[in-house]
Parts: sequence; structure tokens; C-alpha cells
Amino acid sequence: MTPRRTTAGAGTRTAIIGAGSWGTTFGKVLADGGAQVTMWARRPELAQEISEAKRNSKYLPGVNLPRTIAATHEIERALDGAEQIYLSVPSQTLRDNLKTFRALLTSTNAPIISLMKGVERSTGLRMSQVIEQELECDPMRVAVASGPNLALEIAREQPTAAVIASRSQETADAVARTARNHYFRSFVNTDVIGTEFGGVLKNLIAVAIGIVDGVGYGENTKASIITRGLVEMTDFAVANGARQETLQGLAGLGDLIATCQSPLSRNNTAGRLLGQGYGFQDVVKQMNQTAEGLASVTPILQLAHESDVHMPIVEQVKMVLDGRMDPRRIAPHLTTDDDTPQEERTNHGAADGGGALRRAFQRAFDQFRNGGRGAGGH
Ligand SMILES: NC(=O)C1=CN([C@@H]2O[C@H](COP(=O)(O)OP(=O)(O)OC[C@H]3O[C@@H](n4cnc5c(N)ncnc54)[C@H](O)[C@@H]3O)[C@@H](O)[C@H]2O)C=CC1
Ligand SMILES: O=C(CO)COP(=O)(O)O
Repeated sequence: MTPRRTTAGAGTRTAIIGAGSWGTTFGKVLADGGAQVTMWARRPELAQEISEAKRNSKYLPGVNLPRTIAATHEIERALDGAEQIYLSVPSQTLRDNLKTFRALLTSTNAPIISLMKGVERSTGLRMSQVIEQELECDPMRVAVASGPNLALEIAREQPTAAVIASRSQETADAVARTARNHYFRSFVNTDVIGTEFGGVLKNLIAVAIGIVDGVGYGENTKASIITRGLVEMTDFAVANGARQETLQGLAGLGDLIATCQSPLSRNNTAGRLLGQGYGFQDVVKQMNQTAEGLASVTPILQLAHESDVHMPIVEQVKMVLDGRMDPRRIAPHLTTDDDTPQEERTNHGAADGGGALRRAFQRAFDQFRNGGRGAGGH
């Protein structure tokens, strides 16, 4: 079947900063949707391979990239005339990259879209917050993309969906029209917090699932951890300003299923090595791609503590990473939990006595008070 070339985003000039597996795959998604794509690769030889051979053999072996895709190691060329700018570097390197490229990124009003799924280890900030802080830019210019998006499957043009979130509906819509083709469809929402935390938190549950796999436990244990993991994700995200329904969508449940089920997942793979008894340092050495969950565990638990959210599964991941717990003891609940029967509760609005409702009113009041802009929490 001749792929139907979407017209909505056709011709949009896009730049992608980061030529790893996801940046390169997303460049293919955009180019296959008719956008003009110029990638920035740190290494000149990688830029050359992408531009000339239309390959990225290290990250996407066997995948032919669109003939129209270009790449350069010169950031000025990559950003020249870009109408949309996508960021796809490891989360822990974002701030330094923004500092390096600040002048170029602040000399344009092009939307900046985060493709990343981590929180900054030193501050606990989400990627959109780091962008807004480092560039001192209008939050309405910033969007994030997330969802069940294992890069290699998408690079092989297997159909999937994503969600584009921005506080600006117009920005989200414009990006979704560009990030769309016959095998990739973007939905939109305005819950940046929920969309980002969905992508960050599913990585932590995926590490737990990998541990279970490495230990050799079966589907019951995995299903219990995925189910209770979604409760932890939603409790945490709602307590930090997200909308509950976002965690039940593509960026939460959807991505959790994909990442927990797939051997393609780097977080799942890292967990499996831990479950097999490898120490944290050995796991890091063996991972030749980014496993964001390993760096997000500590800042997320710090944020959970500050927002009084109990995350027994994530706490166990931390204990395994620190060598304080035998991976074979991992369970959907902390074995140190008291033995009082716990209500299963999946309605997160009740998690904190209706606090979610109170926060929704607070957010509306903040937006009213700030002339339509949200509270500092975006
Ligand atoms: N790979 C996937 O399936 C997906 C990944 N993501 C997210 O995309 C983001 C990027 O990850 P991947 O592309 O998967 O990682 P990767 O490990 O495949 O590639 C990382 C890229 O960043 C480059 N890099 C490393 N240090 C850098 C620095 N200091 N400055 C600039 N570039 C640097 C590497 O050379 C490499 O090209 C992560 O936040 C990840 O969670 C999101 C959806 C899917
Ligand atoms: O985010 C992803 C799928 O949506 C990729 O997951 P990993 O980072 O665990 O490989």
C-alpha cells in the first residue's frame, strides 16, 4: 500500500537535537510525514552516515532513513530556519546542551519539543521545566511528546500513537500535525505534568519488571507490579499537579504496557541484569544506550517524600540498585509494609481525600489569577 503522505505538516522545517535511537527515529517519523528534517549529531561521522548513507547503524541497525533527512554536527546549520525544534538527548545532559545552544534557541520563537523521559537528577525538574528555566522562555512555546514509542518498532514503521502535550493547545496541535504519518499518529492534551511524569515513571516500573524477569518470576508477579505500579505512578503524578486521566492514557498506561513488555526497552533490560545479580556499576557498563530510569529513581523518591506519596515498588527498585535488597524479594508491596489489609483503591481522587479536586480548583484559580497562565507548576 502506498503510504498516504500527510499534508498537514508537510514542508515544516524541523530540527532534531540528538541523533540517538529516538532522535533518529523521530526524524524518520517527521520526514515520512512530509516535514523537512535536519538532525544535529555530536559526532561528525554519525552526521555523515545519516546524511549520505541514510543510516544510523549504531542505534537503528538495518533501518533505511528517508532520502530527505539531513544531518550535521554543526548546530547552527541544524537550527537554521527551523520552525519546530525537537530535543532528544539523555535527560542528564539537557541543561548543559541548553547552555551551549542558548543563544541560537532564544533567537527564535519556534516551538521546542522535548522527546525525553527523565527528570534532572540534581533538581528533580521535568525536562520542560529545565527548558523553561534555562532558556527563560514562554511555557506556551514548549511541548513534550510521549507514549508507547519503542524506537526500533517505529523505525520499522509498525503503527503506534503518541501524545503531544503543551500548555498551549495551538502549540500542541501544530506539533501533532507535523508528527504524523501513515504509521504514527499524535494525539494532544494540555497536561504537560501528567504526560512528562507518565514517561518518567513508567521507566521505574519497567526496571522493576526487568528485575522480576531476571529473577525468573512469571506473569502473575509482573501483572501485579504493573497494576500496582500504575497506582503509584498516578498517585505521584496527581499529587504533583497532573490530571488522573492522563496516566490512564498513552503517556501512562500505554507506555507502561509497551515498556514493561518489551525486550527492546533499555530500562527493562537494565532491570533484568539487576535481577540476574549484576551490580549497578556493571549494569551501567553493559548498557550501551540510555536507560533513563536508573538516574530518575532517586529524584522521584525525593519528590514522592516531599509530596507524601508512598511508592513501594519504586522504593524496592532503589533498594536493589543500592544493593540493599535481594532482587528475589521484590514484590508489588513492600514486605516491610504492616500487615493491615490495604484497600486496593484505584480511584486516585480518593488517594488524598479529594485533594485532586482541591488541586484542580487551585489550578483554575491560579490560572485566573495569572491571567490564563497556570501556576508555577505548569
Ligand atoms: N529509544 C527509545 O525507544 C525512546 C527513547 N526516548 C527518550 O529519548 C531520549 C533520548 O534517548 P535515546 O535516543 O533513546 O538514547 P540513545 O542512548 O539511543 O542515544 C543518546 C544520544 O545522545 C547522545 N549523547 C550522549 N551524551 C550527550 C551529550 N552530553 N550531549 C549531546 N548528546 C549526547 C549520544 O551520542 C546518542 O546519540 C531519552 O530521554 C529517552 O527516554 C523516548 C521514547 C522512545
Ligand atoms: O520510552 C520508551 C518507549 O516508549 C523507550 O523505553 P526505554 O527507554 O526503556 O527503552
